[in-house]
Amino acid sequence: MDGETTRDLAWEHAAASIIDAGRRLDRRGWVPATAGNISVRLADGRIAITRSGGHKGYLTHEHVIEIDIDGCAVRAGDRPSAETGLHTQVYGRFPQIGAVLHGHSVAATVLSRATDGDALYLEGYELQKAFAGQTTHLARLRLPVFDNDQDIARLARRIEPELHDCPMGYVLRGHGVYAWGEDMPTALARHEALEFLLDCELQHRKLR
Ligand SMILES: CSCCC(=O)C(=O)COP(=O)(O)O
Ligand SMILES: [Zn+2]
Repeated sequence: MDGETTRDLAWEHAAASIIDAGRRLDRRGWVPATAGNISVRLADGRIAITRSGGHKGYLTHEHVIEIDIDGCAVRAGDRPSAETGLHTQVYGRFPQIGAVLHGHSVAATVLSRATDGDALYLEGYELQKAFAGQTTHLARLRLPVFDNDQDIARLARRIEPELHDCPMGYVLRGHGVYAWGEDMPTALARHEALEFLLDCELQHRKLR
């Protein structure tokens, strides 16, 4: 197999993983309307990301485009996700990261609006152990919350100094979550764990 074919197969595989992830997030109700965006960094450094707009539960290969590490579309005329800068920020900071997910769950949206503070705290849940280094439900985990901003470059600048302290990802207030992992299965698992914890916390607060 020549190098060109290998690269194309790698791209097809990355695009398929993004399409599958979109369907999965949609099944869970985390990408309503045109919300959410999904990206993958390939082994050769190329970055595949969803086009801006469109429903992420109904993606095809046409909806996955290539960007560079600065967030610019490689092909003129392609319009990548409006939040591309938050994906490339993670890739730029963490060389081992291979996939980034963003969704708009009800739990993340509501809980982040219910606090004025810069974090949500999760404590008492066995699933906290889904995150690296966590061994007990008794730990108090801090999930950073950033004020939402339509200016993504400005938002990224505000996140930058805190990014080292986001082991579970982070939440944008009234907007949604960002989660990432070494590969797509890891990113999906972290995102799912985070959403489970947020959903538990929302329901728990309603009962209190
Ligand atoms: C109607 S959702 C508003 C934009 C957004 O927050 C989002 O996640 C989707 O934006 P994209 O440009 O990636 O489609
Ligand atoms: Zn969004």
